[in-house]
Amino acid sequence: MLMNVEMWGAVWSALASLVFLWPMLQNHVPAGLRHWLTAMADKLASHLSPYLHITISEYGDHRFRRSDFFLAVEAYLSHACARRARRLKADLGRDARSVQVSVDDHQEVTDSFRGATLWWYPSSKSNKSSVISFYPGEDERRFYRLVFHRRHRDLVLDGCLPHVLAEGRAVTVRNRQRRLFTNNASTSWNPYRRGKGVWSHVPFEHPVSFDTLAMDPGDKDAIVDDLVAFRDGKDYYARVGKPWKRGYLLYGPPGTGKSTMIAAMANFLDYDVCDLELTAVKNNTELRKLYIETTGKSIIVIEDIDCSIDLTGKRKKASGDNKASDGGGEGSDDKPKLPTEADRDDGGSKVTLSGLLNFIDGLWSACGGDRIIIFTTNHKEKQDPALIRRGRMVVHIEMSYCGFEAFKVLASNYLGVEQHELLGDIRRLLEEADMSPADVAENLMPMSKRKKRDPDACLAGLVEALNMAKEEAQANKAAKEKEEMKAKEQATTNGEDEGKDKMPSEEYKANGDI
Ligand SMILES: Nc1ncnc2c1ncn2[C@@H]1O[C@H](COP(=O)(O)OP(=O)(O)OP(=O)(O)O)[C@@H](O)[C@H]1O
Ligand SMILES: [Mg+2]
Repeated sequence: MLMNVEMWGAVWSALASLVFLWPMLQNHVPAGLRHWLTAMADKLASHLSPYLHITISEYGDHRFRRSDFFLAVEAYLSHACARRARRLKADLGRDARSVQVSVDDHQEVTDSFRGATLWWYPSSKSNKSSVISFYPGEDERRFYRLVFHRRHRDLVLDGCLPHVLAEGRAVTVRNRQRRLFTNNASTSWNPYRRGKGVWSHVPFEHPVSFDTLAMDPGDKDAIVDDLVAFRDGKDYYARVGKPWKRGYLLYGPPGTGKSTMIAAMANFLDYDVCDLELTAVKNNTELRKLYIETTGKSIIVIEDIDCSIDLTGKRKKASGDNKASDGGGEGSDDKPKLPTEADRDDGGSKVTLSGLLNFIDGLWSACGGDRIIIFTTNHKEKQDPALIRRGRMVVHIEMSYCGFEAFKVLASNYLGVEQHELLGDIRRLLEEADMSPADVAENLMPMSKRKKRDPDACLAGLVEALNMAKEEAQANKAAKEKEEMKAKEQATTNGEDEGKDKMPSEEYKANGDI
């Protein structure tokens, strides 16, 4: 017995010396041996220690998107345990009105679950790999470590962890501040960087609602009904075997409220908005990563899809080549074309049409929760039919020039006017002249202090502007008709001249008949 005590005493003293000297020794120990010693020490500690560890990493094993469980733990700790920690982080919470605290890194937090005591350690590990990283700044991996006594193993695995997940998700929903995301340029991508992914965000604070959106009430109701059916349709989508997502195409002239409609949809559904800048996406793989990184309850927006297509170098080249071969020029009516799969190989740095189609409804598009995808364009007719076909962009919404019903919403929003003697004139003029809701709104919101919110002056100003727009439209129409007439006459004269000049034999030659 005495022998035993003496032996254990010697072991403990050796271990204590090793622990004390280890920081000094490890610089002189070769890396291989060091790793082996560390592994052995861990093994020994796990045999001797009655405590178990569970690690919850930010990027899990797959490292493609942030782990939902990690995010749930983060939210759970900020809610349940933050006040007990000694070092906290603070940020603005929902709608930037309240302050939210969370546990700072390397802070031990004590927690309890059904009588069992647990310890949480938020931590990060720097990646000291000697290999040069593909991602600049790929230096930190965040994780939470949960420590508990081994007798609570079943309680923690079967009770505590599911509880943390459910609580964390509930806290996330409660504290959720809606965000407007935009994708980072691909060069600065680093999914491992702390708190930063492929998207950056700011709080989403657009004040518009469907009440203040000017459009025909019937169309508005139809859109709202559609959105409600989508939002509440989780079971339906599961039953019919379709991913829970929906595509909208908003098209119409500038200033007719396409972007405003997106904001109204986001506010109505309480969803985040991910404004995807297609020109900053390097290739199809990055596009897929962007999709994977979006969370459920998001509206993914690609604005002015025709313009983003023109902006990329290769697309310009591709369409330029087409134009050259077609004999088209700058103003030619050629549809802007996304590069085909074949084009992708020369440099491999652009999004292709098939990549975009996969983004919308490929296999990956079924990952995550409910998502709405919206494209906007000023020229629906120029879009690739595959991109906007009905099954893909299910709802096509035309945002058109301001009609009288839409005007009434604007008059009520901007001036508080429901009745006015000029409304009759305005109704007639809106039928005769094309004016976007943006222009109408501008006339109803004079910036000069003198005229401020004087409904009579504003409405008179609008009548004047509409009259001018009408005259301008008439003048343009007359000029266009004149031009067309002239072109027709010219064509007839040329035809007659050609007929006169050509000898019958020449005509046969030209037709290749001889
Ligand atoms: N239907 C509308 N209801 C209320 N306000 C509108 C509407 N349409 C336009 N506006 C006003 O005009 C401004 C410009 O509208 P918006 O940016 O939504 O137009 P757009 O169709 O997206 O234009 P673009 O094609 O140039 O992107 C908005 O800030 C909003 O104040
Ligand atoms: Mg817009």
